[in-house]
Amino acid sequence: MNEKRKLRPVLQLQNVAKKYGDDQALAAVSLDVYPGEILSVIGPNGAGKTTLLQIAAGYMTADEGRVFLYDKDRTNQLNVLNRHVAVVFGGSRGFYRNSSVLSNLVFFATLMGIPQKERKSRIEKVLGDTALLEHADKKVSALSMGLLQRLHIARGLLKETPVLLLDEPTNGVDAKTAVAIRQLIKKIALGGRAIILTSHQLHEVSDLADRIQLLYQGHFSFEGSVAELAEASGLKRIDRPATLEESYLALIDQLGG
Ligand SMILES: Nc1ncnc2c1ncn2[C@@H]1O[C@H](COP(=O)(O)OP(=O)(O)OP(=O)(O)O)[C@@H](O)[C@H]1O
Repeated sequence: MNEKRKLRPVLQLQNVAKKYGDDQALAAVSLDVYPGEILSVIGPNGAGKTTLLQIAAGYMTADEGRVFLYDKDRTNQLNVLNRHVAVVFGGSRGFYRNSSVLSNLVFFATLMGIPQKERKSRIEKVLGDTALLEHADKKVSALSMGLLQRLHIARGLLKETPVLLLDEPTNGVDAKTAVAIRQLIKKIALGGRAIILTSHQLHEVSDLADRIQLLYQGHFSFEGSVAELAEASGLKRIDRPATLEESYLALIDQLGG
């Protein structure tokens, strides 16, 4: 057993289902994540990953199922989920583009209700953790994609939540920046936060994830380590171990997609 899983789970989803009209985005999915653990949810476009993150973060309610924080049922307490679970969606929107990095963080810290006496130190800490200190005075509109992704993560860290959800954290960034962001994610997990990561970059998942759950058409079709996924895929290579991408593609193929 993974050592981290001997602790108490921070966040648990039990049999969560969600429909958009007639479209069953999630059907009875369950997961749990532990302090310091990086759980990666992978799956094809439209599998339901973002929907799952939104429910876990209290951005929307599930139609069915329960959401627990430290064993307490918080299914209908979206504000409690929101206080304990930060979500980082990334992308080019979501900040005041004509304001500086620092002003944006001050604004969001205020919005999050971080007490004024703590704001400065928290902002300095997240700027340091995300290597943004030297860019604090830059306008958001002047940031490269890599710096913008780091700003998204910095905002996600501000609330100091025990759970951090990362949706495609290296989407659109260059290789060097992606490596730096992955190092940062490892550091965050080492600090004790539970992380749920979604990514289509399977080499990244391979590098980061303690455990993988494969979401396919709203169902979890696999849970385990990279090696276990290779085993489940039945893919055999004689020259070297199969990469996660190879095993994933073989498994998806068997699932029909
Ligand atoms: N707001 C919405 N209204 C209607 N349907 C939606 C909405 N959001 C998602 N869906 C549908 O729900 C399903 C799951 O979508 P979701 O975005 O959760 O998948 P995903 O795994 O995150 O996909 P991707 O990898 O492309 O980001 C898809 O069929 C999608 O079209």
